[in-house]
Amino acid sequence: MIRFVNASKTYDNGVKALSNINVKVDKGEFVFIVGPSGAGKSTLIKLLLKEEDLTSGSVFLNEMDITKVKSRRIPYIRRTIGVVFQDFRILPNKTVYENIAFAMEILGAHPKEIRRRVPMVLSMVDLSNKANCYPNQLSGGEHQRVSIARAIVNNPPVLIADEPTGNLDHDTAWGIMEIFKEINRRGTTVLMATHAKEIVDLMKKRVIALESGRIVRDEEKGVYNHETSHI
Ligand SMILES: Nc1ncnc2c1ncn2[C@@H]1O[C@H](COP(=O)(O)OP(=O)(O)OP(=O)(O)O)[C@@H](O)[C@H]1O
Repeated sequence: MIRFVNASKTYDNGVKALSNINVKVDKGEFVFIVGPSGAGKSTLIKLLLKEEDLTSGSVFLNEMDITKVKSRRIPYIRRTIGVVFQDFRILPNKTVYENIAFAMEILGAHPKEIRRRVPMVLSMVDLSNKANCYPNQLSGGEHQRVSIARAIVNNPPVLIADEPTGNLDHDTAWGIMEIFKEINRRGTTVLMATHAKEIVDLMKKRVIALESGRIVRDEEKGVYNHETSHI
């Protein structure tokens, strides 16, 4: 499903963010990406989304080398991967319903399909009663549930999250994790970069640990850290 082959990324200012990454994630897996600040987690995600280009190596998505994808085919990648960010990135002037519908509209979905699908995902993230609210009327956890609903509304086979519980309190963060678990149980591959030690330790999922742009650990049913005690 996802494969990094000898993937390296050096930014224009000379920072070597990733060095020779080799990793494979199969369909249906749930993978945490951990590591200290600056280790390269967000860079890894940006390469997958084609927000940044590799310096050398390849990244495959469904056997397609995305480093070779022409810009007009980037929407294919955006259709394959749903993304959830720590800062939500929800449109403030649209309601909850409209935010999610918009994610379908930009991919050209039929209005009838939008009317069918949006209430379905709203119910999945338990936000049916907030459909007509504007973002400034929502709590942090509700914001994050809107961004999850938006990420999954086009039914992508892969869901990527960069620090999705970073701004949330303990109980709200666990509520969000339950939603990710359920989405994964339904067959979606989940890749999540996080600093949430307690969540990683209790979830017992695959853990890929990065340090200084290299993979230093890749374990099934892993924990947050062996490498260092200060993070
Ligand atoms: N656009 C950029 N230009 C130059 N250097 C960058 C850029 N983005 C990230 N970096 C550098 O690349 C390295 C990896 O950054 P990255 O954001 O991938 O780390 P991270 O593991 O996601 O960190 P955090 O946990 O703090 O989010 C860091 O040294 C960072 O300063």
